[in-house]
Amino acid sequence: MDRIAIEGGTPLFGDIPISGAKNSAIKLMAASLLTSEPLRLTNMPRLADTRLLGRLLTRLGTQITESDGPDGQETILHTPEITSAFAPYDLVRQMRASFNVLGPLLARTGHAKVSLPGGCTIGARPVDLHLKALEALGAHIDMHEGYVFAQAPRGLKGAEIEFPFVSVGATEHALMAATLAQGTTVFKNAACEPEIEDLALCLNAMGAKVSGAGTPTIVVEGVASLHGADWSVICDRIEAGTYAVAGAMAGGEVRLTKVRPELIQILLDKMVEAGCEISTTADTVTIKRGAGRLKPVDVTTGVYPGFATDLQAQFMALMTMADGESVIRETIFENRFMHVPELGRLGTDITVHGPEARVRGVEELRGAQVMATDLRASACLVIAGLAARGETVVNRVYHLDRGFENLEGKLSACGAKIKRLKSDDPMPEELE
Ligand SMILES: CC(=O)N[C@H]1[C@@H](OP(=O)(O)OP(=O)(O)OC[C@H]2O[C@@H](n3ccc(=O)[nH]c3=O)[C@H](O)[C@@H]2O)O[C@H](CO)[C@@H](O)[C@@H]1O
Ligand SMILES: C=C(OP(=O)(O)O)C(=O)O
Repeated sequence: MDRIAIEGGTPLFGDIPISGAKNSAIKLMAASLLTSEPLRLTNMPRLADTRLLGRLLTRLGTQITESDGPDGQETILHTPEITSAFAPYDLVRQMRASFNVLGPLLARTGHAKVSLPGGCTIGARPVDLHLKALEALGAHIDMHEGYVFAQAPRGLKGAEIEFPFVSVGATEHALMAATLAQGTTVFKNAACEPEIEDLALCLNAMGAKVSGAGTPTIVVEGVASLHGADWSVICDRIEAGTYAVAGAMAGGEVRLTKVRPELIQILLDKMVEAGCEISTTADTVTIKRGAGRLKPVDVTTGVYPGFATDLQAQFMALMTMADGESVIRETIFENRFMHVPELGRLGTDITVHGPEARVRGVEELRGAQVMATDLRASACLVIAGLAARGETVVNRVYHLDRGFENLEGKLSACGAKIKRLKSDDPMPEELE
């Protein structure tokens, strides 16, 4: 398995272009199943997750063409016919969002058999809200041996659906299905994440009638069919936030480009509170650490526009260098502190009690061997490694490859001493 080796202590100077959002791209790819015409997605990140979902879609009948066009990386997804409505375990288990093919398959063909999903093991992550929403839309659902069998032979029907709590995946999933339902669907307590608005706008470009996405109430007037469209994937706010923190930890001056600063406003506010110097334009964010040690800042994760759980590990890494104690509360996933023992190997001082981590800042991090446990935890270890004295080797980086496009390239371009070690490379004595 590949590893990433980092010789820490080098400040970062330069521009980091932000890619299209993984968490939008994969839902948009699933949405392409709703039409027999081509969906052309630009600003597409090339990631392990997009490749894996591509394999699943190909199996369902989608023809996929990838190229570097005038608008950057693009992917055209074309499913003239669904040739199979079966999403097998081996293609769904590795990635949560692949489960979201269920709704589009059902809406287009009236039946589907989809394995229960995998994804980062950051909590139990059931799919009950997804299934209840599809049932409310008229689907008949059975579960056997890890598979969901769904049927709606006479099509889906609009309904009023109030989610008992906010779920990004369930909102997106039911939204896609509702576009082809007969009649009107009203979602209440829907998730408001920017990726949901991106999905809704793309669906509208495909002929759907969705209003209110980005607010807790979404209304969908079902249409008989959708058509092809061109859509540019929204920027990856989690990648942007990760590099913002990396710049602050390593020191120097980093400018994020192709970004929408308002999507990470809460993070930027917290970083300013900690003493970072941040300036923004419409599509850039510039980060400098500021003089002296950082101040401790408390953070509680929440649904959008709250502090993103996907940035919790990275912000914790930043707080390990603060001058004092900060409290980080995780409210979305019950097992999202797996990076804590790994950060401990770098000399940090963190204790966890249930959903709360107390981070007592230290003067210096020391390089060590660490293990990536999930996607964002891996990113937090890399950025901590950039700030640590000596060498850090992050093992099991396949998690990182799920969600960060060209991470080593983007950081090296700013002067970081970082390189990927292939599984059979020897451990480095020292990075040149
Ligand atoms: C691919 C993708 O976009 N992943 C993101 C998505 O995950 P995902 O869509 O899985 O996250 P959800 O918003 O659905 O999960 C929120 C909470 O609801 C629970 N839950 C969810 C669905 C359900 O049917 N039943 C249930 O109990 C989950 O276990 C979790 O505790 O949103 C999360 C919260 O912003 C992000 O951290 C993930 O990066
Ligand atoms: C948790 C994440 O992904 P997934 O939902 O696919 O596991 C993530 O993107 O941080």
